[in-house]
Amino acid sequence: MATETNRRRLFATEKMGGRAVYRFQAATMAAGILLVLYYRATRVPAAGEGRAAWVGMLAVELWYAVYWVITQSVRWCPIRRRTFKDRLAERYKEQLPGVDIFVCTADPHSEPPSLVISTILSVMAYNYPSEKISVYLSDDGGSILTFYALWEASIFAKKWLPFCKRYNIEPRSPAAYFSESGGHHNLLSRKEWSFIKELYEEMTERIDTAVMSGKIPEEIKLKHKGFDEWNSEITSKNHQPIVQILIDGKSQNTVDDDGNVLPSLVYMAREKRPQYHHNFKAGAMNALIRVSSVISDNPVILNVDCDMYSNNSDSIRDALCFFLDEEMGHNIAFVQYPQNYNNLTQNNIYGNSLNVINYVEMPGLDSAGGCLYIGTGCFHRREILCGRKFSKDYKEDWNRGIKERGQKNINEIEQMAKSLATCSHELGTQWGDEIGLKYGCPVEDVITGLAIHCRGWKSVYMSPQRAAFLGVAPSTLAQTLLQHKRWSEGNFTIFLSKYCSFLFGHGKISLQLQMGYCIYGLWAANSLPTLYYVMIPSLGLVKGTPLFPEITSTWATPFIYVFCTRIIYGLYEALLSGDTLKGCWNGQRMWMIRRITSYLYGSIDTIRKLLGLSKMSFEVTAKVSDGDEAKRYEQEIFEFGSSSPECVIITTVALLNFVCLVGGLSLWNMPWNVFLLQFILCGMIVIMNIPIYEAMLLRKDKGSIPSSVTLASVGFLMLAFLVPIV
Ligand SMILES: O=c1ccn([C@@H]2O[C@H](COP(=O)(O)OP(=O)(O)O[C@H]3O[C@H](CO)[C@@H](O)[C@H](O)[C@H]3O)[C@@H](O)[C@H]2O)c(=O)[nH]1
Ligand SMILES: [Mn+2]
Repeated sequence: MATETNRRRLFATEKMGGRAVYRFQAATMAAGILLVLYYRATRVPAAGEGRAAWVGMLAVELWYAVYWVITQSVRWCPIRRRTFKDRLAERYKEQLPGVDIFVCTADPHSEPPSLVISTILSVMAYNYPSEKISVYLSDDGGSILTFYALWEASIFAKKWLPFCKRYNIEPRSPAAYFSESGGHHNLLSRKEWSFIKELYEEMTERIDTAVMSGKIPEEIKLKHKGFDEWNSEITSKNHQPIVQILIDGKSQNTVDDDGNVLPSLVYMAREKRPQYHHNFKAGAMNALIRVSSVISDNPVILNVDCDMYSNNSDSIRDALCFFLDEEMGHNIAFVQYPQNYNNLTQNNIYGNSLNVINYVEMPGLDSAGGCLYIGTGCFHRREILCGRKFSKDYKEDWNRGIKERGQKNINEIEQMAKSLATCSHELGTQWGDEIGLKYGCPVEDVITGLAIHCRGWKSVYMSPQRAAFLGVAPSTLAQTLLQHKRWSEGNFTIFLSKYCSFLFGHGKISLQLQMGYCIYGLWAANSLPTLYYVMIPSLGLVKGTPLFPEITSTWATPFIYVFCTRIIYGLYEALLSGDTLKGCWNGQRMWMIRRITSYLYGSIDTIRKLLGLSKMSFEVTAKVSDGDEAKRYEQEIFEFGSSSPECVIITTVALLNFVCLVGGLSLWNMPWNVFLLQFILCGMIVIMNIPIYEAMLLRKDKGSIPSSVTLASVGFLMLAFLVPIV
């Protein structure tokens, strides 16, 4: 009987190995941490002999201990999921639910329309019945250039989709396919391959030219009524709602070159008026939910960022294996795929790979009751995204969806859709609160996912062998820090609000999951302790204030043990997750840099917001960079180049440690056994900062550190040395 039910299951869940090693490590680490804290608490020096600094160390170590405990929640028993698509096919044939796919873009300059449409084409070409797919692009830039690109894509799709399906190619983003397919085309005729490639390149060139000049040729504007929506008065922040159905999948005469139906394709720019707040991506998503409800209203919604193309044409079927599973499917609200990137350099210079999050933490959250919703690469059930509470007897109507248009013509539908995308539509409603994505948080995704979990639903994390989605990671230091500022600020905002997982989730989600949410909720809170740890012990070195036990004392053992185990286990996790050795090292550096800059700014801005001193913002990260910058990124050379305050903090810390190390070395009569641990810590920080010294002193390119930054940090350095350590 048991095997019979197992045979029917559409997915399997497996425990991840290596738990014995992990638990041994965790237990000894816990003991080590307790000893360290005990030592700190019982050896406080007398006033004037560094008592304040010592108590500070105690506070910081106490904080790290708490944070360490929190991060263990997701490491206890991570799981993996595997799907059985053959069983899905066998059981449902082509009787599968419809899927609405939402793509969001916000600015034609930092998110080039040619990149956006490659993503669009990739999701149109899923290995799934086309009549069941509707693709929606939300353009928060309200740009005719993006609309033009989408119109071009609607024509190219007629060639591209048959081509993808005939030769079963991967990936189905034309940009990605043609840039990587050296050997791909031996299956298909070279002529056909070159023909499609040429068509694609010509189209991209037309789009890029239009974007560069900022204008669409008049003769093109005559080809679609949609262009009439734009006039000279329209700006990205002030325009009427625009909805244009570019491909109407419900009409018999829109077919591809092989005569097959095409997926519907819809352009939407919701209304924007200066006097109404637009709530960034969450606002766009909510408008999409409503607009799609009168055009296709499919029960499943996939949402991706405009740079996240589909790299695996089976992802819809994989996701359905969870939703349609007879035993567990009824309580699964969303299926989240990892956020992977296609532009990472080999050694992950800005630590953007998210490997450990993807490989260790997300599977751990999954085991705790649900991985987070991370805004892209996620399949939702429409009904649940719209606020439905969990109940045992609720049965999803997988046949839901508008199949026929009936009497209405396309114009009437567009008018109806427009009325749902106006600024005033949400006034006095629950949208942005109980319905749809939540407003007011820079990580609208995480808070929305939390609310869904707290309404009683589960979610699953699916990481197939072949990545389901690939996107563009920030490729400069400034962009990386900007992104992490938004993330840390957003999650900290949640932590300090009534949505704090411990309060809001109490009694609704497992303690383990409550802790899991806090790993990110408290990212920002790590900033001050880290700043303290990278500065005060080093300063103590030159000022003769010992802050660690003597190396000859037995008390040195727990310190060394905790320190080394932390590094070694971290290294083991990172290597296991796919980082290179050098990548891990770079990752460590970026952890430090992010904590003393992004997270610091994130915390400050969160507090300012709480006090009503500033408003929420959402700065889009650029998906393109200029020639020289791009080259340095390829060569993994750190990009500074700006005189931002973040840069000043980074250089100040780097210089401070260098001076302290040299200063410490020159104090010959220093009692070495007393200061050795402090010395090692300072030395490690200096080694970690080598690229910073290079950028400050040796490099002459545009990405090096401007001398104004160096000067400013020398100023701060002197201030730092003036402060006495008491
Ligand atoms: O007013 C806005 C601002 C942004 N976006 C879109 O939101 C997406 C994410 O923006 P991006 O600048 O790429 O941010 P990331 O940090 O890369 O995004 C991650 O983090 C965000 C939350 O901070 C989530 O919304 C994203 O899904 C997730 O990929 C992009 O498609 C944008 O076009 C809008 O549609 N409207
Ligand atoms: Mn992005």
